[in-house]
Amino acid sequence: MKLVQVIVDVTAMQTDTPYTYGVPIELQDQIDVGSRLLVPFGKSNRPIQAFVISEAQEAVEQMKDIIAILDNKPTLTPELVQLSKWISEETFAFRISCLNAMLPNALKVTTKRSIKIISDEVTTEQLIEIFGQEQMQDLRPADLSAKQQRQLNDLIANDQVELIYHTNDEARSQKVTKIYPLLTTEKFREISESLAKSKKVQIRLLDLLQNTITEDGIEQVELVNQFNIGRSTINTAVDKGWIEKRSIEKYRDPFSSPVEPDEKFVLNDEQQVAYDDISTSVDQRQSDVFLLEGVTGSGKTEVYLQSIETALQSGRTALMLVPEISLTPLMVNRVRARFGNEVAALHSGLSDGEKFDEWRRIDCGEAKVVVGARSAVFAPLTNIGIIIVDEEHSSTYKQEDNPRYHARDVAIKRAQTFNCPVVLGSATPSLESRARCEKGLIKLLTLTKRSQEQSLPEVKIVDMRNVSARSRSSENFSNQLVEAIQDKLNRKEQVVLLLNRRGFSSFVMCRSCGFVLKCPNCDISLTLHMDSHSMRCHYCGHEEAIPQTCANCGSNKIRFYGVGTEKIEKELNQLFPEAGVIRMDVDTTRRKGAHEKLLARFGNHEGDILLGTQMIAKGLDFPDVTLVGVLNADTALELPDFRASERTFQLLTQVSGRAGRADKTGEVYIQTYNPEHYAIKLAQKQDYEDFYHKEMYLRNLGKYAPFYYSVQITIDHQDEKMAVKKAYEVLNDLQPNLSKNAIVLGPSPKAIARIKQRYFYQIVVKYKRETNLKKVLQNIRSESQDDYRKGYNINIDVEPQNFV
Ligand SMILES: Nc1ncnc2c1ncn2[C@@H]1O[C@H](COP(=O)(O)OP(=O)(O)OP(=O)(O)O)[C@@H](O)[C@H]1O
Ligand SMILES: [Zn+2]
Ligand SMILES: [Zn+2]
Repeated sequence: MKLVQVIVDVTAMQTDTPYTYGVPIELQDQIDVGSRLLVPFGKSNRPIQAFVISEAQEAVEQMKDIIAILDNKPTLTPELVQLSKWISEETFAFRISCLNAMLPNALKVTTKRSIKIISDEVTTEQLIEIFGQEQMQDLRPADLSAKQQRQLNDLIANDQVELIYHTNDEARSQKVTKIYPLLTTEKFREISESLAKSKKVQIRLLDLLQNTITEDGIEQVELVNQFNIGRSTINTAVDKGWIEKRSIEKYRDPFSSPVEPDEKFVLNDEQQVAYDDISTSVDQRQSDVFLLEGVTGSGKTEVYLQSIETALQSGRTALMLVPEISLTPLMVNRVRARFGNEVAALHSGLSDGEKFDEWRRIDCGEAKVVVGARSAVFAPLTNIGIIIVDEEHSSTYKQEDNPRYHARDVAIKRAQTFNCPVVLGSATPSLESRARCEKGLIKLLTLTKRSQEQSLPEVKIVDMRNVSARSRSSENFSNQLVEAIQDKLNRKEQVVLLLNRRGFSSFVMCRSCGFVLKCPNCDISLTLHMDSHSMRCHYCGHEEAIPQTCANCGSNKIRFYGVGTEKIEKELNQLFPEAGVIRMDVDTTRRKGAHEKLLARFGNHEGDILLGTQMIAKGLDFPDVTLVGVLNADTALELPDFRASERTFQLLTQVSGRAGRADKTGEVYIQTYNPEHYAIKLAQKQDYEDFYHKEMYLRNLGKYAPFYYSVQITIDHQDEKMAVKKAYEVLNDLQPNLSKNAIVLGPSPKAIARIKQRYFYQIVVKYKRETNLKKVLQNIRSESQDDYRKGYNINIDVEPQNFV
């Protein structure tokens, strides 16, 4: 490419457009769509990062040349580059934000790199001569001439040097030296026989080369440490041409434990029907979207795995998305048990270095199955044969920051490009997806029975209104639930308890004057955390000491309100002193790998009761769990959000589904103050279809999704008056361009009106079809650049997940 069009790494409106640059002749064959560059930018020509999006046809006036290519091959595939355009248009995000969202952190331009020699053919002195001493340690592509860059790229292409990206955990990223035999076994025997008896070590090495070391080679350290062959002997052998040394990349292994391979199940009738439809679509390369609606424990995962296998058999790759955190390690292990080393995992539990390694394994084609959370939807796979979105209703698939994409939509878009099917799976599908089945846009596949016809657990509702405080066994446990737990403990079965809160206690209030301790920066009360013995703000991270006296009236009658997992754990210890309790919440799972460890302990019966927040609701498949208790079913219902019922139904159904998954029948107790609420009553029946119809009726009445689309515009400023003023200006821009069928709500303060000392106002537009809307929103976004300088932020969120 002689001329390139690039998107520069500046998140601003004026720069959200392609720029044309020239390419020095030495680099013209090294550059392609998706290459990351440094280009001179602005009056000062400071070097900034840029992505090549296409070849440019015509030179522009005062065109500059690029400074450097940052990676020796294009960082993004042409498909991803194209996808970034689509996302930026759909979500009103800057193109550069979309491109950056696709890259692992380790590739951020601030990452330090250095040149490392990996072959005997070059020496440090030679390199210093070419690049200079400093560049060897801290490579700054901007300071290299085009010729130097060309030389560097050639060295990389010839496996003589490599670039090391220094991440925080770089110590664990390594190349290892491996030894490969160069001669036949015969030949080794001949040589061995011809050697003097005194050359003991050489003879032993030759022996190993005949009997132990295969064509796959052996790591040098192993040869040295395990087989006691000295380095000098190894070097002699290299000199004699018996063996060669090669430097092989050893990836950081994000999998802490090995996984036993498993066998696939013979599918039951319903699974078979679903699999047949999906695999036909894989084979015929159709970009169908399926909704696999299967009750909890119906064996959706087995259908996914066999469908993935079909895609792999036809030489293609597979992408599987799972909701963030708790589910990922479990699901990754199930997929690894089936597909072994072909699996790569991408999720927030990995360090930057681990993510980068996994990313490279995918990029070079070594990993063919990718399992990961939301951002894994951008995995640099080519030739995708199937995409699976497990627990498709999960709100974690929507990114809450720019670019505000929904991974489900991105998955469908990528599948169209690759002509492959998407399988959305859930026991409790989102109303949006389920409704699309009715319109024929999605094909509905149902699994109505558990995999081996086990019965669904019996769900009992405990009306907490009638349980007087005195007749309760403890503050948060009804007698019924306590008896049920005791019964399971006696039988050595296991219990899962759900509490939908975090922290020890929600807030602190003064009993004399009613004062509640709030965050100084945000409109929200501080939460007590026993692990750090402090009060913390969940929005801005503000932290202060636990008050002894009231800041308002000086009284010492401070009370802690609300419940948290730590408090429940204490109650459990009092009620069942003999039981082992494993607590899983944000505090106990902060450390890397903590999730996996806690779940493994529960799986090994090192605990009888697993107590956790919503993170334990999905995906757990433990055969000895026969009781599930929901301590407070109502927390989510109280939220002023039209999805409150849906979320509550999903949570209760999902968590109920953890009980009785194997041969023993399960029981569920749901403690609630709203026993008549339809979401709770229908969760008791575990009847998604019934819930769907009821909820659709209400959504239609309330003009909510999926009957109406919605977009939320948020305006924030440090000065509340300014925020309001701007919100009305935006409203005035919007309104004349909307039809009379559109519904505009606001401007109104957001539910949490102040965060980090900024005031938030919102406008919500609900609509069915608005031909001008996209254009108006684009205008609002374009103009927001000037507003930004005046201290405003304006954000557009298409189909917001949390609009309160
Ligand atoms: N065809 C089959 N024959 C026997 N056992 C099966 C079969 N399919 C799945 N199973 C087993 O049934 C159990 C439940 O399956 P799985 O976890 O895949 O269900 P699921 O639908 O994904 O559940 P959930 O939505 O509750 O997470 C698993 O232990 C799985 O190994
Ligand atoms: Zn007080
Ligand atoms: Zn705060």
